[in-house]
Amino acid sequence: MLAVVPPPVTVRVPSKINLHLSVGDLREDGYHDLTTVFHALSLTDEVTVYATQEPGIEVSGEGARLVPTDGGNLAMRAVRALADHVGKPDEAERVRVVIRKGIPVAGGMAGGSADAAAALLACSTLWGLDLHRDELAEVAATLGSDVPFALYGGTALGTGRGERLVPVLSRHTFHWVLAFDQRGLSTPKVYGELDRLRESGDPPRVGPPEALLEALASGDPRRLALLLGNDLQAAAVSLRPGLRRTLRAGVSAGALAGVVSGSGPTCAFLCTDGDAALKVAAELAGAGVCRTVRVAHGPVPGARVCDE
Ligand SMILES: C[C@](O)(CO)[C@H](O)COP(=O)(O)OP(=O)(O)OC[C@H]1O[C@@H](n2ccc(N)nc2=O)[C@H](O)[C@@H]1O
Ligand SMILES: Nc1ncnc2c1ncn2[C@@H]1O[C@H](COP(=O)(O)OP(=O)(O)OP(=O)(O)O)[C@@H](O)[C@H]1O
Repeated sequence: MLAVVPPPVTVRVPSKINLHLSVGDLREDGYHDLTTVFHALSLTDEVTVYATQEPGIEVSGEGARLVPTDGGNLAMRAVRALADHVGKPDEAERVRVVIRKGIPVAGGMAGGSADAAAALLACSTLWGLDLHRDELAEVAATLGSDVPFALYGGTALGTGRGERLVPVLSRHTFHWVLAFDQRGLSTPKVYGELDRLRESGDPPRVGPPEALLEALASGDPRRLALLLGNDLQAAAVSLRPGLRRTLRAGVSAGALAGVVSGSGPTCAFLCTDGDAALKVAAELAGAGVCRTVRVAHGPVPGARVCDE
């Protein structure tokens, strides 16, 4: 008798920016305690998983040649982690993963984490496991600090190393312009640079997130713009001084404010509305301060199975 092969499953997954990122001291385990406000954006990756006798991974799209296509790929690690979690490690050897990237690689927008979250949901569906998102999030946290948020999306307050999440209700849509840099930045190096800067001086700290959470609830982008803040920005700018120019250029082009996204080097610019974002994007693209410009809005939902 022929075995029934389940149909492939495609999941769309958002990128993130950190509207607020407060970094505490270095912990003994090499991580930093964070208080952060994650915000999921409409710039997405798509991950398809196939049940197959020819396992492997294919990557196309934005920055594809920078993404590992071996067992080190975060999406492939997620497939293995889920198979182990449900006690069927051999299942991971019968999956082909195809990733279409829209999220810049090593851009501070959690692209690899997004692919890992997508792979978890896709395999849970492919294997008919029907696991609750909270259970997937437990597996996600073992793969990286940003992975659980990519499952839930929306806007959320993150604590711990970023994996403990509480949703932040936000009924308003905000409009963003994203400036991708020529090359990525390594997340551990940016955290290391912040530790170095703190040893020798006193880089600015963003403090608690309450005022920003109130601005989010108000839905007023002008209020929100005044409160965007990221403790890693000084470190990213120290490693990539050209980001200062990019941040200035976005505001000169008409954005309300700009902030380095996570560990950078992508810069996110908040705009008054969608039309303003298109204008800012066009002007910024002509300013010669970055590789590529995109517009996006947020918040958007987390990883979702796409209907064919
Ligand atoms: C910069 C952010 O994107 C902000 O959301 C995240 O903190 C990074 O999350 P991520 O890429 O999922 O990071 P992980 O894969 O968990 O960790 C990579 C490295 O980043 C540093 N790291 C990460 C998270 C954290 N709270 N403290 C850290 O110091 C550590 O050196 C760690 O070894
Ligand atoms: N599926 C994947 N997509 C992108 N990068 C991946 C993937 N799997 C592994 N990587 C590796 O992870 C590194 C970090 O890539 P990623 O795009 O996740 O960075 P990031 O967006 O800066 O992460 P974060 O914002 O979570 O700190 C890359 O240099 C790449 O070698």
